[in-house]
Amino acid sequence: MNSLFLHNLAEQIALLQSLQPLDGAVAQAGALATQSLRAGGKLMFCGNGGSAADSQHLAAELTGRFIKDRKPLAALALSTDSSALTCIGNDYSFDEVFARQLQGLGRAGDVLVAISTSGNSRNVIRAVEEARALGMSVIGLLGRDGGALRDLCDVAIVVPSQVTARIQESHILIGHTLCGLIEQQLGLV
Ligand SMILES: O=C(CO)[C@@H](O)[C@H](O)[C@H](O)[C@H](O)COP(=O)(O)O
Ligand SMILES: [Zn+2]
Repeated sequence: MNSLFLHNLAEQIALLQSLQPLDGAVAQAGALATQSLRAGGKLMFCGNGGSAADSQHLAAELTGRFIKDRKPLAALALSTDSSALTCIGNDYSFDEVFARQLQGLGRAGDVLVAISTSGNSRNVIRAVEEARALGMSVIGLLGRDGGALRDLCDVAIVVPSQVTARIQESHILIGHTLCGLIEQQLGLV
Protein backbone atom coordinates (compact mmCIF):
# COMPACT_ATOMS: atom_id res chain seq x y z
CA MET A 1 0.00 0.00 0.00
CA ASN A 2 1.54 3.33 -1.08
CA SER A 3 -0.37 5.67 1.17
CA LEU A 4 0.98 5.74 4.72
CA PHE A 5 -2.37 6.98 5.95
CA LEU A 6 -4.26 4.08 4.35
CA HIS A 7 -1.66 1.64 5.71
CA ASN A 8 -2.03 3.04 9.25
CA LEU A 9 -5.81 3.06 8.92
CA ALA A 10 -5.91 -0.60 7.84
CA GLU A 11 -3.52 -1.56 10.65
CA GLN A 12 -5.63 0.26 13.27
CA ILE A 13 -8.95 -1.12 11.99
CA ALA A 14 -7.57 -4.67 12.19
CA LEU A 15 -6.22 -4.02 15.68
CA LEU A 16 -9.47 -2.47 16.95
CA GLN A 17 -11.42 -5.45 15.63
CA SER A 18 -9.17 -7.77 17.62
CA LEU A 19 -9.91 -5.96 20.90
CA GLN A 20 -13.38 -7.42 21.57
CA PRO A 21 -11.98 -10.01 24.03
CA LEU A 22 -10.82 -7.10 26.22
CA ASP A 23 -14.45 -6.17 27.00
CA GLY A 24 -14.47 -8.06 30.31
CA ALA A 25 -11.21 -6.49 31.51
CA VAL A 26 -12.40 -3.00 30.53
CA ALA A 27 -15.66 -3.54 32.43
CA GLN A 28 -13.71 -4.79 35.45
CA ALA A 29 -11.45 -1.72 35.33
CA GLY A 30 -14.49 0.57 35.13
CA ALA A 31 -16.06 -1.11 38.15
CA LEU A 32 -12.82 -0.87 40.16
CA ALA A 33 -12.40 2.82 39.38
CA THR A 34 -16.06 3.60 40.15
CA GLN A 35 -15.91 1.72 43.45
CA SER A 36 -12.85 3.72 44.51
CA LEU A 37 -14.38 7.10 43.57
CA ARG A 38 -17.63 6.20 45.33
CA ALA A 39 -15.69 5.39 48.50
CA GLY A 40 -13.82 8.71 48.43
CA GLY A 41 -10.72 7.45 46.63
CA LYS A 42 -8.98 8.99 43.66
CA LEU A 43 -7.55 7.88 40.32
CA MET A 44 -3.89 8.56 39.58
CA PHE A 45 -2.50 8.13 36.07
CA CYS A 46 1.12 7.75 34.96
CA GLY A 47 3.08 6.95 31.81
CA ASN A 48 5.93 8.19 29.61
CA GLY A 49 5.89 10.18 26.37
CA GLY A 50 2.58 9.73 24.58
CA SER A 51 1.29 7.87 27.63
CA ALA A 52 2.17 10.90 29.79
CA ALA A 53 -0.10 12.89 27.50
CA ASP A 54 -2.81 10.20 27.75
CA SER A 55 -2.50 10.39 31.55
CA GLN A 56 -3.23 14.10 31.69
CA HIS A 57 -5.92 13.83 29.02
CA LEU A 58 -7.83 11.15 30.93
CA ALA A 59 -7.41 12.78 34.35
CA ALA A 60 -8.83 15.99 32.87
CA GLU A 61 -11.89 14.14 31.52
CA LEU A 62 -12.69 13.36 35.15
CA THR A 63 -11.81 16.60 36.95
CA GLY A 64 -13.18 18.65 34.07
CA ARG A 65 -15.92 17.13 31.99
CA PHE A 66 -16.37 14.17 29.68
CA ILE A 67 -19.89 13.72 28.27
CA LYS A 68 -22.10 15.85 30.50
CA ASP A 69 -21.95 18.57 33.10
CA ARG A 70 -21.54 16.90 36.47
CA LYS A 71 -19.53 17.23 39.66
CA PRO A 72 -15.76 17.00 39.26
CA LEU A 73 -14.23 13.60 40.03
CA ALA A 74 -10.96 13.01 41.88
CA ALA A 75 -8.24 12.27 39.35
CA LEU A 76 -4.71 13.45 38.66
CA ALA A 77 -1.78 12.72 36.37
CA LEU A 78 1.68 12.17 37.85
CA SER A 79 3.29 13.15 34.55
CA THR A 80 2.51 16.87 34.51
CA ASP A 81 4.45 18.59 37.30
CA SER A 82 7.77 19.59 35.70
CA SER A 83 9.22 20.66 39.06
CA ALA A 84 8.41 17.33 40.71
CA LEU A 85 9.64 15.36 37.67
CA THR A 86 12.95 17.24 37.44
CA CYS A 87 13.57 17.35 41.20
CA ILE A 88 12.90 13.67 41.75
CA GLY A 89 14.67 12.68 38.49
CA ASN A 90 17.70 14.83 39.35
CA ASP A 91 18.00 14.16 43.07
CA TYR A 92 16.92 10.50 43.17
CA SER A 93 16.49 8.75 39.84
CA PHE A 94 14.18 8.89 36.83
CA ASP A 95 12.91 5.47 37.94
CA GLU A 96 11.42 7.18 41.01
CA VAL A 97 9.58 10.10 39.35
CA PHE A 98 6.13 8.54 39.71
CA ALA A 99 6.77 6.28 42.72
CA ARG A 100 7.85 9.17 44.95
CA GLN A 101 4.84 11.32 44.05
CA LEU A 102 2.67 8.30 44.82
CA GLN A 103 4.30 7.87 48.22
CA GLY A 104 3.30 11.43 49.03
CA LEU A 105 -0.17 11.49 47.48
CA GLY A 106 -1.45 7.91 47.34
CA ARG A 107 -3.76 6.39 49.94
CA ALA A 108 -5.16 2.88 50.39
CA GLY A 109 -8.27 2.55 48.25
CA ASP A 110 -7.00 4.87 45.49
CA VAL A 111 -6.45 3.46 42.00
CA LEU A 112 -3.34 3.84 39.85
CA VAL A 113 -3.85 3.66 36.10
CA ALA A 114 -0.41 2.66 34.78
CA ILE A 115 -0.03 3.26 31.03
CA SER A 116 2.84 1.62 29.14
CA THR A 117 2.90 0.27 25.59
CA SER A 118 5.83 -2.03 26.37
CA GLY A 119 4.77 -2.86 29.91
CA ASN A 120 8.42 -2.56 30.85
CA SER A 121 9.14 1.10 31.70
CA ARG A 122 11.09 1.09 34.97
CA ASN A 123 9.46 4.21 36.40
CA VAL A 124 5.97 2.82 35.74
CA ILE A 125 6.93 -0.52 37.32
CA ARG A 126 8.24 1.34 40.39
CA ALA A 127 4.97 3.31 40.59
CA VAL A 128 2.97 0.09 40.51
CA GLU A 129 5.16 -1.47 43.22
CA GLU A 130 4.64 1.61 45.39
CA ALA A 131 0.88 1.64 44.75
CA ARG A 132 0.59 -1.98 45.81
CA ALA A 133 2.63 -1.32 48.94
CA LEU A 134 0.19 1.50 49.82
CA GLY A 135 -2.87 -0.73 49.39
CA MET A 136 -4.00 0.90 46.15
CA SER A 137 -5.47 -1.06 43.23
CA VAL A 138 -3.76 -0.98 39.85
CA ILE A 139 -5.24 -0.91 36.36
CA GLY A 140 -2.66 -1.46 33.59
CA LEU A 141 -3.19 -0.07 30.09
CA LEU A 142 -0.49 -2.08 28.36
CA GLY A 143 0.65 -3.32 24.94
CA ARG A 144 2.68 -6.02 23.20
CA ASP A 145 2.67 -9.01 25.61
CA GLY A 146 2.02 -6.80 28.66
CA GLY A 147 5.66 -6.99 29.73
CA ALA A 148 6.65 -7.11 33.37
CA LEU A 149 3.64 -4.99 34.36
CA ARG A 150 1.10 -7.56 33.25
CA ASP A 151 1.37 -9.65 36.39
CA LEU A 152 1.67 -6.66 38.73
CA CYS A 153 -1.75 -5.20 37.90
CA ASP A 154 -5.14 -6.07 39.42
CA VAL A 155 -6.64 -5.56 35.97
CA ALA A 156 -4.28 -5.73 32.98
CA ILE A 157 -5.70 -4.49 29.66
CA VAL A 158 -3.18 -5.56 27.05
CA VAL A 159 -3.50 -4.29 23.46
CA PRO A 160 -1.94 -7.06 21.35
CA SER A 161 0.15 -5.05 18.88
CA GLN A 162 3.89 -4.47 18.42
CA VAL A 163 3.41 -0.92 17.13
CA THR A 164 3.64 1.76 19.84
CA ALA A 165 1.52 4.32 17.98
CA ARG A 166 -1.29 1.83 17.28
CA ILE A 167 -1.28 0.71 20.92
CA GLN A 168 -1.55 4.32 22.09
CA GLU A 169 -4.46 4.93 19.71
CA SER A 170 -6.24 1.92 21.23
CA HIS A 171 -5.38 3.07 24.76
CA ILE A 172 -7.19 6.35 24.31
CA LEU A 173 -10.32 4.53 23.09
CA ILE A 174 -10.16 2.30 26.15
CA GLY A 175 -9.44 5.29 28.41
CA HIS A 176 -12.45 7.17 27.07
CA THR A 177 -14.53 4.04 27.63
CA LEU A 178 -13.36 3.94 31.26
CA CYS A 179 -14.48 7.56 31.69
CA GLY A 180 -17.86 6.67 30.15
CA LEU A 181 -18.27 3.65 32.43
CA ILE A 182 -17.43 5.74 35.49
CA GLU A 183 -20.00 8.39 34.54
CA GLN A 184 -22.64 5.73 33.82
CA GLN A 185 -22.03 3.78 37.01
CA LEU A 186 -21.95 6.86 39.22
CA GLY A 187 -25.27 7.82 37.67
CA LEU A 188 -23.83 10.99 36.22
CA VAL A 189 -24.91 10.60 32.61
O1 LIG B 1 4.40 8.58 21.88
C1 LIG B 1 5.40 7.93 21.65
C2 LIG B 1 5.48 7.03 20.49
O2 LIG B 1 4.26 7.01 19.78
C3 LIG B 1 6.62 8.01 22.56
O3 LIG B 1 6.67 9.29 23.15
C4 LIG B 1 6.55 6.91 23.64
O4 LIG B 1 5.44 7.15 24.46
C5 LIG B 1 7.84 6.91 24.48
O5 LIG B 1 8.89 6.38 23.69
C6 LIG B 1 7.73 6.15 25.80
O6 LIG B 1 8.92 6.33 26.54
C7 LIG B 1 7.46 4.65 25.63
O7 LIG B 1 7.25 4.09 26.92
P1 LIG B 1 6.36 2.78 27.14
O8 LIG B 1 5.06 2.97 26.42
O9 LIG B 1 7.15 1.61 26.61
O10 LIG B 1 6.18 2.69 28.65
ZN1 LIG C 1 2.85 8.65 20.33
